[in-house]
Amino acid sequence: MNAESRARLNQTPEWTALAAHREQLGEVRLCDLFAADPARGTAYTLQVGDLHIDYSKHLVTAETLTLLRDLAAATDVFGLRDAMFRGEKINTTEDRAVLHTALRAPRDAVIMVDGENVVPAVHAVLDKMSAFSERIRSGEWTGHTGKRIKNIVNIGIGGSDLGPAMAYEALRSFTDRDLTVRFVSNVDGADLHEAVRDLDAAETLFIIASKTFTTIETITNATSARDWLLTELKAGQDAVAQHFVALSTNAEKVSEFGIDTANMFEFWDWVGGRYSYDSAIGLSLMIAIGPDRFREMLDGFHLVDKHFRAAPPESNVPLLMGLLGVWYGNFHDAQSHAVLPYSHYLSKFTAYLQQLDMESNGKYVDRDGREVDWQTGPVVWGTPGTNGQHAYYQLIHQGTKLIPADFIGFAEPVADLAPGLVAQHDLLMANFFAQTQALAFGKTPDEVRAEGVAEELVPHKTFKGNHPTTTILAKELTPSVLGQLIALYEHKVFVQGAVWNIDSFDQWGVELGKVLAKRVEPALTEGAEVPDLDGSTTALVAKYRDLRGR
Ligand SMILES: O=P(O)(O)OC[C@H]1O[C@](O)(CO)[C@@H](O)[C@@H]1O
Repeated sequence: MNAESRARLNQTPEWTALAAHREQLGEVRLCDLFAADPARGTAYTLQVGDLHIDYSKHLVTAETLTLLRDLAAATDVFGLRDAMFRGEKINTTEDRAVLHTALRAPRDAVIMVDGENVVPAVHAVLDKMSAFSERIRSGEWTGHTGKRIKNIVNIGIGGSDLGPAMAYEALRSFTDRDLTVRFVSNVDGADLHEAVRDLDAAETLFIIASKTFTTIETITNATSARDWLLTELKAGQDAVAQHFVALSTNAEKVSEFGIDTANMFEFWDWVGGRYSYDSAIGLSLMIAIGPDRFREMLDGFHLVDKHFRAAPPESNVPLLMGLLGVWYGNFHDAQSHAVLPYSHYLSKFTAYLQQLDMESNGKYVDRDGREVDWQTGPVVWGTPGTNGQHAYYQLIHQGTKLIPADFIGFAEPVADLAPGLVAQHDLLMANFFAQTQALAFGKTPDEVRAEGVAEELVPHKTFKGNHPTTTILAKELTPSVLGQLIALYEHKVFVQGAVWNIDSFDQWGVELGKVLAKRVEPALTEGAEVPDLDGSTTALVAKYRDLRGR
């Protein structure tokens, strides 16, 4: 459909119907919805793979859901989904296919891009990664001095860092505990300094992860890491080959840096950075958990891909999660979305989702090049649940903002906890369930009074409730379950981008800052004149130089 024939989203009958429905529902109360339908707690649930999804605590009725699905149909979400899976170039501003789903497709799948089946190449790289991982894990691959590799340092940023770093934490109990795995992303030299200061260079492998191999932070850190290694080993350039490998789409730049392209693990321009940790970008993770676990994770991704592709709208979980976000963002003025995992292992999960969601859907221009007049991607935030309870939950419970939230929890703790620590799991999960209950149903003034609270404190101790949450519950956090969770969020983001008619797969908004940093740097170091620098930045640069004694 071209720009002229495509109606503006907020002028479609489906949008108007939702706006009217929102008006008519008014201040719908969750307690009333549950009172009217005692089976709601089981009826408003879905299952995908190992994930149980409870969406009963949402400010929706059956009619709301129908109207939201009508909007999805009107915006052809499933048409765009099919085009994505077929390998069409739906990333129009970069003229690229969007095929992270091919990264987890089975060996015998056929997915064509520009007349070529990409699946054999995906599996060839996976096989190469597996062989390399096994050589590291077994000690067969040694460093320049002949010592076994015991430390892995991944250097990358954005999608070349957040995914593997998040997944390494998430699957820590499945990792080889004899390996030290660290992630360096910040161009602040302190990051690399802290990562290597207690490492033996002779036992350290650097994985330079960069899709473009031009990202200034990564190349700067990689260059410093190379200097550190050669100084520590008192070795020449030939030591690099045993201690540096690259993950990239850019063989030329990898070779320019001095890494043998035989030690490069390839991926392709149809894998977006924030959708890439199940590609070669996951090498550090694969070394840590082993190729078999990595493939289990890919199977988890694939399971949800199949669900997204085949499940009807009524039971399609990514569709539902995406549409609920549309409901709050566009019809309740919610500005943010909290993701609150009740698992210490998911400590980096929300940070990972921030890039996935906000870099994908933080756009004010639609696919037709016109400014949108509707809200697009929310601010995504959150940290592991119990810690958040003692920090910002106050605002979720009694603040003035509507903050829809996802609660993610597991029935069983993973792996090797001592019995006493296993017992703590019920307390963790009691908090998990209690919080969504408190958020939904609150506490009335009468309930507060019945506890004998002094009248002047009653308003302070009242909880209005009615805060919507989705509960995602699984038996345990395995590699497969992690893959399922990530694919779920990838497709949720896709659904929202499709409804809002934005290109979820480019990221032009990060470019300007990069260009300006390059222009400003000579002013800091050499005091160079920067033409057209604004008054504030000029004064700040002068202050900086003064503080540095320049
Ligand atoms: O892998 P690269 O090319 O170094 O890029 C790193 C990150 O930079 C970005 O392009 C944004 O700055 C992300 O999309 C990407 O994940």
